[in-house]
Amino acid sequence: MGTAHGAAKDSQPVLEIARLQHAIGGSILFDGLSLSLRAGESIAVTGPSGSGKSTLLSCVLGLIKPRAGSVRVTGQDITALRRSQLISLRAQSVGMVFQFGELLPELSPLDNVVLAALLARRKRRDTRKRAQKLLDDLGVPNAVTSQELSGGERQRTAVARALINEPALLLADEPTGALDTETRDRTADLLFGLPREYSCGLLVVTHDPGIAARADRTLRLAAGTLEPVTSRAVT
Ligand SMILES: Nc1ncnc2c1ncn2[C@@H]1O[C@H](COP(=O)(O)OP(=O)(O)OP(=O)(O)O)[C@@H](O)[C@H]1O
Repeated sequence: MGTAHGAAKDSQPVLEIARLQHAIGGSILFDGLSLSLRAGESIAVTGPSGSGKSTLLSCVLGLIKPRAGSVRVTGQDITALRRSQLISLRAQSVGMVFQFGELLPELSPLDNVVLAALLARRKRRDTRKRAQKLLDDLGVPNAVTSQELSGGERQRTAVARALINEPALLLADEPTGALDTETRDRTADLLFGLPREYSCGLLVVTHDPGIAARADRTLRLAAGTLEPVTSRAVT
């Protein structure tokens, strides 16, 4: 972790979605959707409300089993894994940042990050030290409880928590949706710098065209498939 690396095009895919099909309540959400994301690369997914962006992240996390198609995380098809294998792969290889940070408010920022390592059974002797370094690097102040932090500081703590297990794949669902403009921009700078700094792939779901434009690639989810966005109007 922490080493810069070469061009994303030379690296392995950390996420490969192939011919994904899924329907909810009789309406088709994914109709042969495919996507490939490499280590060191970022992709933003935009699309109309209700088009299935969050559901797509749930499929990648293995929380929803699609009707057909495959979802490979670091080469393993998660649709074929047993529950225990899935939990283990998720803990080892996937970090997630939510819209509102979703920290435990009574715990310190440090304990929120350390807890993620504990839950993933990745606690090592130096875990507290590494967690503190991540928080320092991300500019999170020491606080007794994380509810004392500003919105931006909470979101940066959530990023540290997502990084503590050195994930190959980082997912973010509207990570800047609850932030003011200045904090949004700072958080976005941080997020989109992570793939190169930590050699992970980053998949961000966002409604915000300014955020989407920072990704290496922007894809629009509509009518059950993902299309590349080339124009500036992304949503
Ligand atoms: N658990 C569920 N039960 C029934 N319908 C659901 C469920 N989860 C999602 N849906 C429906 O599936 C569709 C896709 O939802 P999803 O949240 O993935 O869309 P989205 O693109 O993320 O939307 P938004 O941009 O508004 O967050 C919506 O029509 C939603 O109502």
